[in-house]
Order: sequence, then structure tokens, then C-alpha cells
Amino acid sequence: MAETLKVVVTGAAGQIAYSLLFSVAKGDVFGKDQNCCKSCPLFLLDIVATDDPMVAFKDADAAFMVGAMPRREGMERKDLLKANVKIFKAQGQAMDQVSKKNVKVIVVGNPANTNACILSKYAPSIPKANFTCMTRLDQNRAQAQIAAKLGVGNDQVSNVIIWGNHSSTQFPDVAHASVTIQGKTVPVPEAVKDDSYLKNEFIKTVQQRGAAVIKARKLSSAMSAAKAACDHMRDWFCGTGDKWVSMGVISDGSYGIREGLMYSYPVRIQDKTWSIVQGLTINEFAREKMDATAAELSEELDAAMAECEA
Ligand SMILES: NC(=O)C1=CN([C@@H]2O[C@H](COP(=O)(O)OP(=O)(O)OC[C@H]3O[C@@H](n4cnc5c(N)ncnc54)[C@H](O)[C@@H]3O)[C@@H](O)[C@H]2O)C=CC1
Ligand SMILES: O=C([O-])CC(=O)C(=O)O
Repeated sequence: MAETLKVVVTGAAGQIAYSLLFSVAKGDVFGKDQNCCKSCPLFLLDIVATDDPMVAFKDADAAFMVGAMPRREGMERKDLLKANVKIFKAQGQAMDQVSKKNVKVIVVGNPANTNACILSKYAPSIPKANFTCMTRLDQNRAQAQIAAKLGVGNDQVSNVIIWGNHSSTQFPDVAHASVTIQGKTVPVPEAVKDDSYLKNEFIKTVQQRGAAVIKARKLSSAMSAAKAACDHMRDWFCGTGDKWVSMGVISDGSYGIREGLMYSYPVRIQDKTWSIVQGLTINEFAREKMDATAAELSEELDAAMAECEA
């Protein structure tokens, strides 16, 4: 049995955590022989329930930051900024004091990118690379759209990229993606053969998927969000092999994006360390979309900083 991991899930009484806790407990994220927190004969976890961040984050190895207000119909994710950003300031301050310095953090609570940025700013003793936000749900949605269009399984589609913000300005990009059909691997644009669909309907469907779910359910996505959070953390701990996955990570200026923004990039993960996939050709269409979502993130970050300092 591997060493016990301490995993924090904030917002543990909410919709997303309802599925997330079960998946962590049955070994979908950290492996079937990995104890979480303390040993327990039936499940792989022992639970400490607390509303004290200094207790919750003490010695944390991994944190799923889900606790935050969800948006309702008619709202954009950035409308949650005022309500949620201060939660992340306080939690960052607690993590800074009591978490392990190699804690791996995924922010799910919206606006996820900017909340992750704030969390990291208020936990300066923890490396910035340890803070990420979730765009895996968008990646899974994009993959599913392409798979359905081509009549193949989701796992036959790889290297779909989500650039930028987890919001309606995100840029789902299949220019570098491939699909395996009857044993043959081909670029997605070649297989789909419909540039207009890929540049319009496909992008819009993925950008608007969160809103469509809220409209239908009057609640935001829950099980699919939990699944995506597990995918993200599992890949971070276990690696991606040759494939790329998308996650919001701190920008180092790659692809001309403002340094310090929490921007979704394609990454490879090895030895629990992510690195941005470099050298991709960016055409004019992509450039415009990547810059538009970066501009929104810049605005969000400036507003969030003002809120935190108020
Ligand atoms: N990044 C992504 O792809 C997605 C993000 N989300 C976001 O995830 C967040 C959670 O969604 P749900 O689970 O559906 O919401 P929910 O309302 O069912 O659960 C949120 C939980 O957080 C708790 N909470 C509120 N303030 C807290 C604080 N200061 N500390 C700890 N816990 C606190 C609430 O009491 C509640 O139990 C929302 O912000 C939602 O918009 C949802 C789907 C996808
Ligand atoms: O749209 C929302 O507010 C919830 C969410 O982030 C998603 O489903 O992608």
C-alpha cells in the first residue's frame, strides 16, 4: 500500500462533490492501492469534515477546490467573481501556512481560471505551477462532439485543445487533433471535412454547453464536472504519455499570452510535472480567438485583484 495521501475537497456537500468523493474513494484518481487520508477497509478513504481552512488544508497533498457559488440561468461565469473571489483569497492564505509545498491544486469553482490565480497569489510560498484550473470538462465536451459527428468512441479522438478561459470566450481547437477510425489515425479536420462546422457550430456548442445544461436542469453540470476533475487530477499524478490534455495553468508567456494569467493550454505531464506543448502553428483564425479569451481573462484578473484589495 502506497503512502497515505491527504486530499482536500472543498464544497464537499455540493452537487459536484457528491460524485467526486465517490470516485476518489474507489480509486479512480490516485489508484486502487492508494490510501487517502487514513486507511479504511472498505473504501480507500477516511473523512475529516471541517469548516476550518487551517484544519482542512493542513499537510494537503492534493486539493479539489469546488466550494463556490454556482451560476444560474442568464449569468456569465464572471458574474460570480464578486461572490467567489474572496473565498479563494482566504483559502490561499490558509494553504500558504499549512499545506505541503508540493500540494497539487485544481480549481473547479467559477470563475475557475481567475479564482485559481487569486489562490496562488495568496499562497506565495507554494510554487505557481502547483495551481491549475479545470478546463477538462470543456475538452471532454469537445471530444464528445467530434466523436459523435464521426460516429466513433470518445477515446478515439485525441489532442483536442481548449485555449484560454473556462467561459463562453474559450477556444476549442481541433486543428492539431487526430481521430482513429477503423484502425487508421487521421487529422480531425481531414476526417470531418466541414471547415464551416468546425469554425462555427462546433466552437459555439462547446462554449455554450455549460449554459445549455443550466437551462435544461436549472442547475449546472455535476457528474460530468466531477468526472473531468478526476481526469485532470489522475493525469497530473499518473502522467499523460504522448497525449496532450488541456488545463488552466499559469502563463509563462507561451503563445504570446500575458504572463501570469491562468490560461488553458495543451500540456503533457510526466513525473507529476506539466509542461506546455510548444511549437504549434497558430493561424490567423486561432490567433484572434486566443487573444479574445486572453483579453477577457486580463479583465477578470484586474477586477478580482481590485475586489481582493477592497
Ligand atoms: N470548472 C468547471 O468546469 C465547472 C465549474 N463549476 C463550478 O463549481 C462550483 C460548485 O458547483 P456545485 O457543486 O454545482 O455547487 P453547489 O452549490 O451544489 O455546491 C457548492 C458547495 O460549496 C459550499 N461553499 C460555499 N462557500 C464555501 C466556502 N467559503 N468554503 C467551502 N465551501 C463553500 C456550499 O455550501 C455548497 O455546499 C460552482 O462555482 C460552479 O459554477 C461547475 C461545473 C463545471
Ligand atoms: O456553466 C457553468 O456555470 C458551470 C460550468 O462551469 C460548466 O458546466 O461548464
